[in-house]
Amino acid sequence: MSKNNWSLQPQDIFNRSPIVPVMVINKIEDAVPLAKALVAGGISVLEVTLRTPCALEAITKIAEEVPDALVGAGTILNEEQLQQAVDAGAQFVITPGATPSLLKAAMEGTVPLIPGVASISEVMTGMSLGYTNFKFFPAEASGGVNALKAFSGPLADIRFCPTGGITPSSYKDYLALKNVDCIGGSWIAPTDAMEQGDWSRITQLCKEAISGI
Ligand SMILES: O=C(O)C(=O)C[C@H](O)[C@H](O)COP(=O)(O)O
Repeated sequence: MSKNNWSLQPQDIFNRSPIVPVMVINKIEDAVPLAKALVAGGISVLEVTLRTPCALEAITKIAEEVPDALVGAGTILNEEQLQQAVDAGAQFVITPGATPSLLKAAMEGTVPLIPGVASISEVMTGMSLGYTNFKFFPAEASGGVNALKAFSGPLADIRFCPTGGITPSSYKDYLALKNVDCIGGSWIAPTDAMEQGDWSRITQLCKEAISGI
């Protein structure tokens, strides 16, 4: 396995929280209260998607003000965004898919990348560069639980964080798989709760989800 100089290893991220909230932050004022609500509910690995103008600033604020959280950047599509996320203080980076140049750039950097994959060939490309931990995206649309079961035969040592289309009624089926340590989902940080500033509802959703595992 190739050596990396990452500040933490993806497996430590995978082991730290069985549920990774996929966060879409529209208002910068929401970033810290949302992160605190998730941590209070027992979820401390956070993926902030770079889908909104304030996402990078949200990562910086969470990294500075919520030390109990491990905050990463999602929706990274190219090397420029990778650099922006790292500069903003992202402690890890997640992508929906991968290009060889992005995989190489991240492998040479200091912040761990969890590449998105939807097929065995994509996993093999990542493996050839030293990657062992992947986001399976979009999980439901790409074959869901059955696909991951099939992956575990030829890809015995590879770990997955399925994300995309996972719901409160399906997450446990994914977590029961032997090649899955954690799952990603947006349901745990719903936009309407955020808009209402209903942080206690978000904390409650986390507690219910964790206690159901
Ligand atoms: O933005 C990204 O980088 C993504 O990969 C997309 C998110 O992971 C999915 O949107 C998950 O969202 P749900 O299916 O609502 O749980």
